[in-house]
Amino acid sequence: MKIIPVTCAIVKFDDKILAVQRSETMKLPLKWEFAGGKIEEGETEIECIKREISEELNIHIEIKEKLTPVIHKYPDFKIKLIPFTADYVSGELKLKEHSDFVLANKQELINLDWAEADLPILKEFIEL
Ligand SMILES: Nc1nc2c([nH]c(=O)n2[C@H]2C[C@H](O)[C@@H](COP(=O)(O)OP(=O)(O)OP(=O)(O)O)O2)c(=O)[nH]1
Repeated sequence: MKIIPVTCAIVKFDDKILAVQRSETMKLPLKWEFAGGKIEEGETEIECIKREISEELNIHIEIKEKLTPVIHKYPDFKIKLIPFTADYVSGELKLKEHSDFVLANKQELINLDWAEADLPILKEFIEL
């Protein structure tokens, strides 16, 4: 099965972390994730995550650190999820695709119903 490369960002606003909820009409409906998306042809990982965050959330971020990528197989597709930590820089947060968001501390993040591929990333981040 083809592996789809996807970037995502753990974006920090002051001392809170942004998580977003997929809409009912997206794949993995209503699951929580870190905003991001598929890498396009000719794009670097960093270009991808900055573009996705701008398109999905209308904000600009500064990338801090790359965490460990996760390869995860869902029943009908397989992704390589490439996580970055980042700081919020500017712009008014507006959800363009997602149905909801939270700004949460680490404990609150653990209680969300995450997309499965995110679980190892969440664990690594919590332990940082
Ligand atoms: N952006 C993002 N995607 C994630 C995460 N965890 C996870 O399993 N995914 C999956 C969901 C999607 O199937 C894929 C990313 O695709 P995407 O965000 O560009 O968009 P999508 O599913 O709306 O696109 P499409 O397949 O419907 O065209 O990776 C995550 O933390 N962030």
